[in-house]
Amino acid sequence: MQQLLTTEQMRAADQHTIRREQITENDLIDRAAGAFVSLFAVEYPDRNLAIDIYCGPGNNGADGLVIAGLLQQMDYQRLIIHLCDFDGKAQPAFLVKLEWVRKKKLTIRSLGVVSDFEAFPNGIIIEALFGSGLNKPLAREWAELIALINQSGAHIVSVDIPAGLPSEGVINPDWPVVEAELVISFQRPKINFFFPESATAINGFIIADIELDEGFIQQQDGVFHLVTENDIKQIIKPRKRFSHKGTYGHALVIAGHEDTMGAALLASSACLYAGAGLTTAAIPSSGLTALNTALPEVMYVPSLRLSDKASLQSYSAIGAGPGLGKSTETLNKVSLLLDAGKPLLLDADALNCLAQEKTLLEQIPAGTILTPHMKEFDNLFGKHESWWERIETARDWTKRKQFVIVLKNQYTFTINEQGKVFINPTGNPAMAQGGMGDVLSGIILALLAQGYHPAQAAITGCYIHGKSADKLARCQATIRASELAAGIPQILYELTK
Ligand SMILES: NC(=O)C1=CN([C@@H]2O[C@H](COP(=O)(O)OP(=O)(O)OC[C@H]3O[C@@H](n4cnc5c(N)ncnc54)[C@H](OP(=O)(O)O)[C@@H]3O)[C@@H](O)[C@H]2O)[C@@H](O)CC1
Ligand SMILES: Nc1ncnc2c1ncn2[C@@H]1O[C@H](COP(=O)(O)OP(=O)(O)O)[C@@H](O)[C@H]1O
Repeated sequence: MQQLLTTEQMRAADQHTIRREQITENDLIDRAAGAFVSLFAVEYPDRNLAIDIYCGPGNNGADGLVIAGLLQQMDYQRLIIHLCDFDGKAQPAFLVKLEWVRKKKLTIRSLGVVSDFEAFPNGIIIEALFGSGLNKPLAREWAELIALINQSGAHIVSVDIPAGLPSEGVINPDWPVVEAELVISFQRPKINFFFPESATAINGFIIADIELDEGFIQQQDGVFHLVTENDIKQIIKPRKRFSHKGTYGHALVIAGHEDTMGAALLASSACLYAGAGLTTAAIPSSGLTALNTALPEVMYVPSLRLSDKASLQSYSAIGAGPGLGKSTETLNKVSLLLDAGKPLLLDADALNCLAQEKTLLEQIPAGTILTPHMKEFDNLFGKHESWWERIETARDWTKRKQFVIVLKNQYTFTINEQGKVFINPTGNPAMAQGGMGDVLSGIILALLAQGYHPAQAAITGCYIHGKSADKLARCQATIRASELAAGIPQILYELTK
């Protein structure tokens, strides 16, 4: 996992690197600027591009100054530096770099009043106003400047983080923020890059390696972790040479209703594709023909037969919810499952029913996986104004009750029993279509049935789900949930070979 750092931890990593390598803060700024321009030159190779570099008073501005000098060395011809220090707070590193850049034949302007703002139309603005040192919302002149930058029509490239966006913590949508086409961020993405409220500020980001001590970074006691393919390869076990269907568990899918039978079929098919040894579906009998036609490998059990704990004993793991409908029957079934003593996944209407009977939340057994999207989450745990607060609530619950929450989103967050947050990097907008969540449930259930630890099943399931979609999105604009499910075996093959 890639440990994501808070601003304070990143500063500690800076200081550690400075001590260990016996360099100065100014050297680190040079290194950061060098890493920035290397990536910038790949993204924007045209040396005749008009580039306005807006520099604030702190180290972010200092980066901007060195970036300007380095771009000049790389033969970028049309560079103008704009110094912005409305509050008279220029920091020591900024002053050192200003002295350095003044020796070069570069156009440097001081932006005394916001109305002096200028930018080349269709050019590039490199925005180095504020980075991770932002400690309050930007007011007055800064807010006006940001509005002008955003309206300029230029391509905006932010250094480290768009000015106005906090690196971590609640993102207030009313705060002024630079709307960057691209952010070139140092060493690690900032935690808030993965929160939906950052969408206005960030169209895309890439990471510039500034060679901070990785060992030190990975040792930090952090809450947020970015999942990598390597992590998943370590978790997934290849199928054994001497194995049979009994080796890979028996999954029970409790899903579907007259008008939402497809949800049950999607979850069951994903469960098959993700490798459960046996899959049984408890669906309304009206779906039997469809089940037998579409998924002949899946067995059927009448829901009525699942009436007590003993009737659930032969299953290795149980997943309930997709398309079940909100009814007393569903609620009763969920109550029964909470007492089944089996690895359990609750999704969709199973969660909606729990939301109607909140006392049951306290009875959710340790190790259970809940897979809500934002609305289902808020129905269960209360309304939230921001994603940051939502994650805080999820962490409180998972630590207290020892269950696992998969909070679905563009970057899905899996919150484990210790309150750690694992951010899934796979997935894309082509997935924004009904039925995707049902497929995710089926994949995670299959992994649970195969004996994976709940949090690992959840993290791995999300990764496979998004990865299958990413593969399809290489040559198609939209993806059906059933196509995504059919792509799972190939993804599993690639992850285990
Ligand atoms: N390891 C790395 O990642 C490395 C990172 N590096 C770079 O350092 C950057 C962080 O630099 P930084 O700490 O100097 O903070 P920065 O963002 O320039 O702002 C500080 C200034 O802003 C002011 N200020 C704050 N909020 C304000 C507000 N709302 N309205 C008005 N003013 C406000 C604050 O003054 P204050 O208000 O606190 O008195 C202070 O003067 C980081 O993003 C990256 O670019 C590399 O150089 C090296 C390796
Ligand atoms: N733009 C996107 N980027 C990444 N993942 C997405 C995107 N849109 C949807 N998804 C994924 O699709 C799934 C949707 O789940 P859900 O809303 O429960 O769907 P449904 O109820 O239709 O089955 C989630 O796993 C989510 O992460």
